[in-house]
Amino acid sequence: MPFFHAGGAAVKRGLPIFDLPHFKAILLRQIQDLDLTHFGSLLAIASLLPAACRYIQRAWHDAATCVKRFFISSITIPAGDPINRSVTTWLLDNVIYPRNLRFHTARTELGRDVQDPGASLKKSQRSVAYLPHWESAWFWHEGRLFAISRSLDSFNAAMSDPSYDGIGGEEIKISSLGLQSEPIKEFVERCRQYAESKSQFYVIIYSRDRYGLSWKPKYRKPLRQLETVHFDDEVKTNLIADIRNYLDLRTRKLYQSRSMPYRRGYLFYGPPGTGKSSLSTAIAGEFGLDLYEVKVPSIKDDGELEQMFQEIPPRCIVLLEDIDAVWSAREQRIDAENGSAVTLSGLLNVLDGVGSQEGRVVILTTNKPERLDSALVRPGRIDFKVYMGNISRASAAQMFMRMFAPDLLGQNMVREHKKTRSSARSLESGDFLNEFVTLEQLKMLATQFADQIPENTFTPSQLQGFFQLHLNSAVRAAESIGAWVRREMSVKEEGEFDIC
Ligand SMILES: Nc1ncnc2c1ncn2[C@@H]1O[C@H](COP(=O)(O)OP(=O)(O)OP(=O)(O)O)[C@@H](O)[C@H]1O
Repeated sequence: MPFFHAGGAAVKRGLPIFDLPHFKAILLRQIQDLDLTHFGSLLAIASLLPAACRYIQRAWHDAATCVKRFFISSITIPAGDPINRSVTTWLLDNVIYPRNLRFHTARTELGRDVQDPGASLKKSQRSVAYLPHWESAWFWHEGRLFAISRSLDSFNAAMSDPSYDGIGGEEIKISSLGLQSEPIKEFVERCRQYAESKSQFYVIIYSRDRYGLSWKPKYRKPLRQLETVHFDDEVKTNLIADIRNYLDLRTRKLYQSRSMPYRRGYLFYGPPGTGKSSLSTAIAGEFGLDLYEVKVPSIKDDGELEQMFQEIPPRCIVLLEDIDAVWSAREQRIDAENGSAVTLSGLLNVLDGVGSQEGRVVILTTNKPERLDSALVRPGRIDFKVYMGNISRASAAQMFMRMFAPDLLGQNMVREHKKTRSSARSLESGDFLNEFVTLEQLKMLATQFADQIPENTFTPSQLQGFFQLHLNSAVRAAESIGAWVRREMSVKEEGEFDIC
């Protein structure tokens, strides 16, 4: 076919010359020579093609259904279930990320975990968050082929929740070749253990999703050691012993054998900023429990409250904060302004309900215990009350040590300094950092610091505010506390927001 010829020779001689009249003549000749009987058979074959395609499609579908029915087992995990999150986390870490995830969902970041520290100083910072996006994945695990598919029907609903991080919010289906679902169950268990080991340094806080329909992991808080919550040491020891004893499986059997409901309630009360919430999180970390936040004012009615409690798993912490803001002794119903019709008896019912007898630790916090209905705090509902008050001198000294103690800031650094310097720098030199202070000096400074603080006058959060200004120097902190105390006392006397 000369008019298509553009081989090496023609290229060498320059561009081939396109001869239009010649081309037309050949085309005409081809049309004249066309055998119409061939054309007819081609048409007939073409008309059969769609039917053939449909047939092949159906055969493929039937074969796939047959394979699924007779050779594949599967387990479906609903959206939002904690185990869904565990499986998805395993899959992302072990299959999808290593294969270099190429598909993402982009969403405007709400300001958490901003990477550019300077950005926090700007007026508006709107970085973009990229969440993993995947629909299905095949992989081998312990010699077996698995497939996990994700239903994206609920994807948009999950994404409209600003706290959703793209993990575990959609239904997933795990399939594997074989007639038994045992290998899949083992795989799920493996994922659960994996996620647990990953989150052992965090407390997972659950709250209701924005529609109030299901519990969702809201955020993970780094573990907070109990030693970092300062209050009466004896009360703290007794409280932890009480919870440990309650969670012991032997205690559960004892309760059951004596027909006692297996539940325990705690009330943390005291002024704002004394560590009630911090203590709840520290307890969750100490005992490896998830924490479920119940915000009563945002619950529609008793039915919804009951539904919520039914969906809370056994062995966890249920935290009802600022419960005094909800009811007083006289009012049985929260004010209509809140749009909630939860009644006190509705709450008492769920606290006594069957679900609550499954080893949950129920914690109520309040700033005004005197406002609480006696039915709410009677023994059996509240078994242990903890007063969290203003900070004592002993706790202030502990807090000082926590802020500057070398083992928290890097004991090695202190040792290095001790090795390389004949003595720690003079305390008077004013400009040194805490790591130059020896442990003995730090203890002296802590005593000097605590002696200047009036007993049980300031809240621990106030003192924490003071430390935030002096994190670099233990000496400066000890020197400045006197002036700070005087200033705070005068503010107390005058009233913080008094305008002259
Ligand atoms: N006893 C304490 N020990 C150590 N830190 C504390 C203590 N109390 C408060 N803080 C610090 O003060 C801040 C506020 O504490 P937290 O929210 O736990 O107090 P709260 O009693 O629950 O307050 P509110 O009643 O207003 O909810 C936290 O950053 C916490 O670290």
